Amino acid sequence: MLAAKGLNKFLRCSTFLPLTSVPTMSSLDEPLVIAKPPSNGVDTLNVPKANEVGIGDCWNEGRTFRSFKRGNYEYTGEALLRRRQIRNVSQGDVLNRALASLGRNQRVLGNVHDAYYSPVRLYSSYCNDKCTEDIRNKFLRSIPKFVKIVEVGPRDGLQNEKDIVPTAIKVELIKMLVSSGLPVVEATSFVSPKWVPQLADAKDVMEAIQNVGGARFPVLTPNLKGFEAAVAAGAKEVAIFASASESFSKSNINCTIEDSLTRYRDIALDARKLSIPVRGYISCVVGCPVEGAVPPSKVAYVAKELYDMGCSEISLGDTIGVGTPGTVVPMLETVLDVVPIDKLAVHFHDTYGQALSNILASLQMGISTVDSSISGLGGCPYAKGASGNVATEDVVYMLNGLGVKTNVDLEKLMLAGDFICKHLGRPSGSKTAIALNRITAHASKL
Ligand SMILES: CC(C)(COP(=O)([O-])OP(=O)([O-])OC[C@H]1O[C@@H](n2cnc3c(N)ncnc32)[C@H](O)[C@@H]1OP(=O)([O-])[O-])[C@@H](O)C(=O)NCCC(=O)NCCSC(=O)C[C@@](C)(O)CC(=O)[O-]
Repeated sequence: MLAAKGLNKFLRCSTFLPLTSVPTMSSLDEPLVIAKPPSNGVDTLNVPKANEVGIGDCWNEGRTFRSFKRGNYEYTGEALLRRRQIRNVSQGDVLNRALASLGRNQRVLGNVHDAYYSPVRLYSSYCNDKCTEDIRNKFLRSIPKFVKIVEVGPRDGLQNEKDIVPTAIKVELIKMLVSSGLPVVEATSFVSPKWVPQLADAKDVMEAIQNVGGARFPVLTPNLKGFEAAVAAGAKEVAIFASASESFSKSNINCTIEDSLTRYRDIALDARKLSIPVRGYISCVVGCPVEGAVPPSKVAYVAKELYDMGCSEISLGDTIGVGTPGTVVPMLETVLDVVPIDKLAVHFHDTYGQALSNILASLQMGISTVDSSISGLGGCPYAKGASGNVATEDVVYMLNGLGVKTNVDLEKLMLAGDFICKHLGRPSGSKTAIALNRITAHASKL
């Protein structure tokens, strides 16, 4: 019943474009043309590509086309017109700007096919502010205008790495992440080095970033011992981490949920005395590797406890990445009954490829803080089968496309991703980074 309420409110069809059912093109140089025009249509009509539907009215020159139906979907004259205008823009200013940024001779590559090579700017530059506002009002009105990204790569991203990453590499990664504009970079954990050997150098990392400005550097603290060590090392913000699943609490921090809350109350009390903000995590908010589905009421219970003890923000973690909007929305609805929306963050792992859809659903519910990890690194060592976090590059790309501000520079972010992936000797887990790097490499050969 509760689930149905949440789903009806946030996921009813009219709120979403039927993107999956709209015919798509494989690339920009394969226009989708209807061979047999519909009887009420104009001669030859380009069907709007999925990612162009609803792009806006900014190129409407006042000409009209009649609409036609294909399957269950109706294409309006407006949409058709947009399609044509978009292609013109691809061939013009936007392309030239993008090519200029790559240092290419614009005249050599002056056709629509070449627009493909500069998507960092291209695909987020079709609309002006007015246009973006129009789309937002129509379909995305509840999405916040600014989203704070909490980068968890140096902590969550690296904690699961078997080979110890040298402190200097961690510090350089943090600096690169900060220089991309990320406002919060979770730096490390003051946990038992027997439990997480990779982060045994927490004190050294904190020492090395003492003078790095421009971002906040929270650290994980599982108990008072960790909290005191963190404060001594210069931490100005800490995070505590509980679970909505009893089994996961046991395997991750070796105590029951209730015992963990008792420990965390002590930390919260001491932190308040020192004016240190405390972030609260809840793991397994939709599923647990041992217990399976986790009821939203359990998540809401832990969330309220963390809120009542003074947590400034509560991050809801789908630790093993099993959630879909179908389970995430009802969970969020239940938590929202006890914690204000501006105190909530979401933390999705991408095990089943659902992280971005879950983030979009969360944004539509008004959540404006999203955790992510550079290059999709990460996973909890005590959650079997959990793959990486959602990649920060992918989140930024989506938010750019939505016209949501983050203040993060995607190109600088990708440099940080390249840096750490090179060090780890593996490809990026970010689809955006892989695609953009391939395109840039291709363009540089032309
Ligand atoms: C909580 C404990 C310490 C309990 O571990 P325990 O073994 O029950 O602790 P203990 O109190 O019995 O102490 C055992 C030893 O650990 C030491 N110890 C005790 N505390 C500390 C400390 N803070 N720093 C350094 N050392 C510590 C303590 O001094 C002692 O040393 P010994 O006397 O044997 O030499 C342990 O289970 C632990 O460290 N767990 C951390 C596990 C972890 O970091 N998991 C990953 C983070 S959570 C996560 O990734 C999920 C999240 C947040 O991203 C969201 C999501 O996706 O769901």
